[in-house]
Amino acid sequence: MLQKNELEKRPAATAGLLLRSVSLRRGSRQVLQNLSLEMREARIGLVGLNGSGKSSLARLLNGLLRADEGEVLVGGVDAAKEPKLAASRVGFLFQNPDHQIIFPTVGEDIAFGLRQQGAAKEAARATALEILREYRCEGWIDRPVSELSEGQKHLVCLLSVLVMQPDVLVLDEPFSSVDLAVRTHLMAVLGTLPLQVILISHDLDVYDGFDRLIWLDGGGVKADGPPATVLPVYRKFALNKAADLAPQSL
Ligand SMILES: Nc1ncnc2c1ncn2[C@@H]1O[C@H](COP(=O)(O)OP(=O)(O)OP(=O)(O)O)[C@@H](O)[C@H]1O
Repeated sequence: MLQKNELEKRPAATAGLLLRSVSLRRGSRQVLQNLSLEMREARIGLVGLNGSGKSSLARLLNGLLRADEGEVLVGGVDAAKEPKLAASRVGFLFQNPDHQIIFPTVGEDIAFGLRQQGAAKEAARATALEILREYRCEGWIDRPVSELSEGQKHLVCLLSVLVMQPDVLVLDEPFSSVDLAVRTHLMAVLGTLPLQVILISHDLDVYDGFDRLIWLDGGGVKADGPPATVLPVYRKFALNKAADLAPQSL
């Protein structure tokens, strides 16, 4: 749950993400169809049943996927025309930290992106140490990642992304394998970030305090508005679907 002092750190306005008439096919499936969205709010959630297109949309935003038709603009930068610049503005947090962490120690992993951008080894390490200190984890700099708990690994992934100073952070089911205490802590950390956050989660409690919730269904927008408006309708829809599934089709 976001606290008042955390909410105050949010950006009042963001450069924003814009989708104009976007269509996307994956394999034989039309995943997104003529989708237009303007996303400028500081905290936006994406919800929808399995296969509704949430991850595909997230991957369009960070350049892992390209639209077949239409335009994706990240802070005004066209993802098709300037893919590297657009992608550099979007940090992406995966569900499984083991898919994101590459290096054996925390410091090396956090410094990796900076090194890729051309920072010297010592400068990158100093910046990694700085962000670890900011989150009161400076003692982790030389710790082997393999010795960290799942929650600690998630925090390292988050710091590895934040150290690159993106304008937008996209999180696709980031905390599904962590316990309630760790999830609450990580959500509090997210609440303090002075950047735009786009969060995909099947745990609907995490959207408390969010500015906007977009419900995707069949690759289009089924509802879009404040969580207090969208969530009750989405919950009812999902529960009706559950009734349709039980018991023979499970
Ligand atoms: N690599 C792929 N190749 C072909 N089709 C894919 C691929 N990945 C996803 N799809 C299809 O795209 C559609 C949307 O999938 P997507 O992963 O975006 O949905 P989602 O809403 O994130 O689902 P979930 O909640 O299960 O993660 C689904 O029909 C899925 O089968």
